[in-house]
Amino acid sequence: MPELLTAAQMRAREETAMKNGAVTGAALMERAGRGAVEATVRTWPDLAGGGHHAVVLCGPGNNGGDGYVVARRLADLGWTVEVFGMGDPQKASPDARLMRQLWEACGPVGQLSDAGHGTRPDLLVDALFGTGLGRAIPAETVTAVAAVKARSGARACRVVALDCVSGLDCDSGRMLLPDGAAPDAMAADLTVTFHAAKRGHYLGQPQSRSLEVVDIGLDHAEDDPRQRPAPGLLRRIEPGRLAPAAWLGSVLPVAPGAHKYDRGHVLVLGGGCGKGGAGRLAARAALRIGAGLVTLAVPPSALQENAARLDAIMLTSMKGPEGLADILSDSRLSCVALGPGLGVGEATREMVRQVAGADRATVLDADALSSFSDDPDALFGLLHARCVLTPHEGEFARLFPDLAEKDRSVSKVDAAAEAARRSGATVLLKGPDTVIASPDGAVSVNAAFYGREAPWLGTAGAGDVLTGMIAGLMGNGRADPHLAASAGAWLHVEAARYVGPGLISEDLPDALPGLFRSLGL
Ligand SMILES: NC(=O)C1=CN([C@@H]2O[C@H](COP(=O)(O)OP(=O)(O)OC[C@H]3O[C@@H](n4cnc5c(N)ncnc54)[C@H](OP(=O)(O)O)[C@@H]3O)[C@@H](O)[C@H]2O)[C@H](O)CC1
Ligand SMILES: [K+]
Repeated sequence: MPELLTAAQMRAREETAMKNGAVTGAALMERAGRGAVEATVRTWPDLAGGGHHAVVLCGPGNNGGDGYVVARRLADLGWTVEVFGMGDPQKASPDARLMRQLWEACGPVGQLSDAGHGTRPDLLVDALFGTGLGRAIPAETVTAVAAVKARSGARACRVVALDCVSGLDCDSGRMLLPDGAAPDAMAADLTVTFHAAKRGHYLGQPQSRSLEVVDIGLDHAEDDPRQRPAPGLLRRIEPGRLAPAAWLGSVLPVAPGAHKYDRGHVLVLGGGCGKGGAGRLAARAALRIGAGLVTLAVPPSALQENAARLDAIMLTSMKGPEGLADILSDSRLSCVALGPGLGVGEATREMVRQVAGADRATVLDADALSSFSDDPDALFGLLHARCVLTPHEGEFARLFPDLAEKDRSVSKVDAAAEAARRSGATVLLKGPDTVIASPDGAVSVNAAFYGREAPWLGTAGAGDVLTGMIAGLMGNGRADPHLAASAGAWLHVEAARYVGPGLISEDLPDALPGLFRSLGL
């Protein structure tokens, strides 16, 4: 399911189910533990059956309760299981106390400080902290995990984290570690989370190689990527239950029988002599993703070099801001993309003023954003609901210095949401976890995690291509900016994964036809 929950939203789901008598906390815990064992064996089939060795580290709360369930179930399968706990059992919840007692019928609970003795196990289970983490985890927990991994023996100690890697702030994705701990001190091979993934699983740096969501019998909210996400719920951008073609078919401008003008006419403003590559990349991406027509407007001095490089993309001379007004008077233009390669300064600010004032679908990137570093409010005063900003963290910090990553006291999702509210535009804040936020509170994330990594996107021009893809998706002027930006971000990563290592930005637009075929379009 593509909904990503906060810790509070998860607790509310559990409490609602328990309050209306649908299930008890103990039953939820038992289902969680059972699901975790099943997911572990699915991930590592060689651990099926008995005769294996596990160490389970249990925390003071209900995450620890899950751990006791896992320990008992592994012992029932014939595993050798060692359990080490922390905290005063009398302070634990009744459910966690019950599960600890059921485990104690199978074996003892040792002190965390003793976890380093013995041979290295096949499996280390991190049941220390889950969604209830309130502050940096104690150093003793980091030490215990390291001690188990450091045990002597030839076995590869695989690590499974219950609900989340301990230390993960499930709302922001930040790791709350004690001073001096390595950022990956608690990293796992597999995280098994319950009912739904949490926001923190898809923000920041992924803390485990893979993530499995196991069902514990709670109701799921329906989510349709063809509709805007419900306010307050963070959507993970993916086809979900829909076939990719059903989802993308609703957002791509290419409809059966559509005339090229129905598919939109995108105008891309390009840079001057020798600075035309960014604009051409954006223009090609807009045409490839489905715009009916694309025109590249460049200064007279750059006409020749662009003409030599363009065929289906039309070219027009733009004599500075004055010339732009004349071009914008063409009502057939349905979307304008500007920023890449334009240069930072007053000329670019004037072009942004003219484009935004024309009240069309608009995508602003790079220099169109950085040109307002001295006066972000001057930019915000120009924007409207059909504008999409596509900053990377550096450009974002120039427009929203109080929300910059280095000083961010809120999550990346909340920072983007505040930026969208403040600017009145949809904000796509780039990164391996690209967050899209709209002024009405809709928020989505496209995370290239857990097997969707696309490190090759760290190449010159990849952002220009994304700008063009989003402009092409908004090309017909009717598209919802949030849904267009979401689909653009998702396709951008998929195109990069389709091309793979050796990718340069020129490959991305031309990968789209093959990618669309592979998606059944
Ligand atoms: N609710 C249910 O029925 C189910 C929950 N599941 C599992 O439960 C956890 C959430 O459990 P919860 O008890 O809310 O929280 P945690 O187990 O994550 O830990 C909270 C306890 O740990 C203490 N704590 C918090 N931070 C620290 C810290 N940095 N150092 C030491 N101790 C800490 C906290 O005590 P306080 O001091 O903060 O009062 C709590 O005692 C969820 O993740 C699931 O794994 C089941 O899966 C489903 C049913
Ligand atoms: K955990």
